[in-house]
Amino acid sequence: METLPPLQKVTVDTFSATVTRSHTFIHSIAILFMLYYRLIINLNEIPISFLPYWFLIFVSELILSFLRTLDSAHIFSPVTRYVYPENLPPDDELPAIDVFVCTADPIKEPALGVMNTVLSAMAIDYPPEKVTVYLSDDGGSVTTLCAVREAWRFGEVWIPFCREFGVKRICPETFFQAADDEINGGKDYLLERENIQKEYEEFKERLKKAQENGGTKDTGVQFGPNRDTVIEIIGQRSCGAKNNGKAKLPSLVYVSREKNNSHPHHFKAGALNVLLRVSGIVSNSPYILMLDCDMHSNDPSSARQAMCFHLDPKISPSLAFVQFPQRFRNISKNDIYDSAMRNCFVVRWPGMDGLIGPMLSGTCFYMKRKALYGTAIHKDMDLSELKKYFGSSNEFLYTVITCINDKQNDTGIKEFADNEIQEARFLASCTYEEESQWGEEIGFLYHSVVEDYFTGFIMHCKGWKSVLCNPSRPAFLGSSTTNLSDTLVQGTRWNSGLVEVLFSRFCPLIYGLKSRMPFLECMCYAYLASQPLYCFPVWFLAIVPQLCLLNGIPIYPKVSSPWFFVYSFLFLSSLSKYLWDVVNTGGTMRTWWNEWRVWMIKSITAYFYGTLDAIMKLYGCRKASFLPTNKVVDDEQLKRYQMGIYNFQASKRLIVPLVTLVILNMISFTWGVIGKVILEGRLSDLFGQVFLSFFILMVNYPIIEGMLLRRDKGSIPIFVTLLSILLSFCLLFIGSIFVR
Ligand SMILES: O=c1ccn([C@@H]2O[C@H](COP(=O)(O)OP(=O)(O)O[C@H]3O[C@H](CO)[C@@H](O)[C@H](O)[C@H]3O)[C@@H](O)[C@H]2O)c(=O)[nH]1
Ligand SMILES: [Mn+2]
Repeated sequence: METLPPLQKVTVDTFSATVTRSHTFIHSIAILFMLYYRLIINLNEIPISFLPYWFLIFVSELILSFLRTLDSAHIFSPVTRYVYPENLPPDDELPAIDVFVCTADPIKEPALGVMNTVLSAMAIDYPPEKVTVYLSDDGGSVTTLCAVREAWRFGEVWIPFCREFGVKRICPETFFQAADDEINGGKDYLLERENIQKEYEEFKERLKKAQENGGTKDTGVQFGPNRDTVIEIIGQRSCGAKNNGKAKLPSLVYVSREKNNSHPHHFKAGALNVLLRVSGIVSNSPYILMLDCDMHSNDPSSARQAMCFHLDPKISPSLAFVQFPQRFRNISKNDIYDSAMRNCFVVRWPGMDGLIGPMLSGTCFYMKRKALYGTAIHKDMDLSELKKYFGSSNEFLYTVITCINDKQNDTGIKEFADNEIQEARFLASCTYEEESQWGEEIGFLYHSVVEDYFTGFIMHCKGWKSVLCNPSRPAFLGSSTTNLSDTLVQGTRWNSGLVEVLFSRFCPLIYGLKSRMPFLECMCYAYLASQPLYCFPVWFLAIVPQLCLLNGIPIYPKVSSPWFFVYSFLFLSSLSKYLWDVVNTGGTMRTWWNEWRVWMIKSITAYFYGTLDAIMKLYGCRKASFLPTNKVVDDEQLKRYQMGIYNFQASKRLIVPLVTLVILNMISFTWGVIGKVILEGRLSDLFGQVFLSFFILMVNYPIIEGMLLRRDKGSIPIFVTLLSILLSFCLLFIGSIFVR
């Protein structure tokens, strides 16, 4: 039998795997010793009055050990993958792709950025008749509708230009801003480039005008908080044959679903499900590329790279999605807020790729449509059975049947008749999902605000797999948060969603194991869901040992005791393994140090408030919400981020806890050294606590600086400092009562 040339290859990084496994083994033994010390030896030594403190310390150590153990599962067998797009079948045999772009808020997500994403998606290197781009506008904004029409007009020149000259930076804004074009084009090219740049400037001008006028008058549609569906086929490839029909354009469809205050709309997951249905009857492509509005395509070949996995018969039957790591265009060298989420995309995802695959990450993935249609569906179900799952539109049900029978839809979008638009509007209405399984079993799931994490988790539970495609040239580039406030607000939402999953019947360790998900993969999912729990040990360890130090109560073993060695080993082992992970994946000492700080800051704020929010939702005191992350850049704040200077302009509820804890540690460290170590000579039994305070202060030095040494707009305001001093004295007072 003739063997086909390979489409993809995978290699295991045995060295990293061996290091992680050996480290986990040794570290776990040390953890057992530590728990033995705390539970057996220490508990017998301490006076009864000290029990509450002992308990908090014990809980902290338990949670830290638990999370540390779960975390190690990520890199038990990291892999690297290679793709060979040159071995793909010819263009006319490639499957069609629908691209989903979501936007929700015309103010926080400026139209120019969104349109750049749309244009970059339209310019991917793929047969244009096989690509349909859908823009979901949850903001229901006339400006966005006008903007997308303008984008189509500009696309008519931009896309042929990209095709003709093999442009790689297919997002116009980045193309025109870049210092070099990556193209050796000669005179023709330069001339054309100049023309296109002019057109781009005009396009921007028209967007600006549309924004000022709140859209133009000729849109013919009404928008408002309670509004009807608006669906418009902005352009079809047939009419995009400018340039003597040389370069055709993908189709472009605008969808703003019906919204009504009396119906939940389920945020992004709801928007994506509407797109799934509408695209079902419009193009019904078997694969879907999902993009957030701020995540543009940066490499035209991403679709072909993804197809190397989806079309490889060895892995494709069980492959649900190909995830590309999220990379960002606005990350500074120092990245003080860890905006790149390096640990996730650079360390953990490649690690999970060696298990059954990385988690779904909301954007930058090529998904098999069938995987979103659930596993309860099978080929010989009749229409009435399908209706229970997919709702009552027969027309849509036929497309589901086509999809689950693997019949490809290569004809793409046809001329659209009025009644079909009517049907699409029905599919996008608020009530369509009633009495169906949308959001429960079908499509993107509504159970949690982190719809990506949860949907991917359930897919993996059902036996689907995923792969990470991690080419050296970033396939997509997004914008990440570049100030403390946005980072923490976003983090609070994520962590609230994660805790929602943790405290539900879908708790990854239980539900995953019940579904026979491989244990290591389960551990990874459980780690992320439990990550917000870091707030407990970090809060406790930033307060309790310090209060005890001030009152002369030892918490850690004496320096001369052999148990002291266990604690020092655990501390150094955690620090150095993390350093190894960072350096091994291209980071520096500084990255490593920053990430410790970000971890502490997030534990005290985002993880804490996220957990609180989820608990309140659990008891019905709070409704789910999804505030889109701000994508408007504040120049001054951006400048500080780029210079590596923290910007503490954020709400008091985020900053005050941080400053309070730092002040408490300053007091305990100073008094510990002077009062306890120097005057009372108790270095040996209090060393652990003095050192802990010292470590916390070192890591959080920028907060001290922001409080004492800086007087710019981004520094910590005086009243925040005063309030924090007051609060830390309250803590001291409470501490002294309990200890007596
Ligand atoms: O009601 C909504 C809210 C948001 N969005 C869109 O969802 C996307 C992501 O929202 P964003 O505010 O940028 O959230 P982030 O926290 O930055 O997004 C991360 O986290 C989300 C889960 O919380 C994932 O869905 C995203 O893919 C992931 O990038 C954006 O395109 C929004 O326009 C909607 O379409 N409808
Ligand atoms: Mn985002």
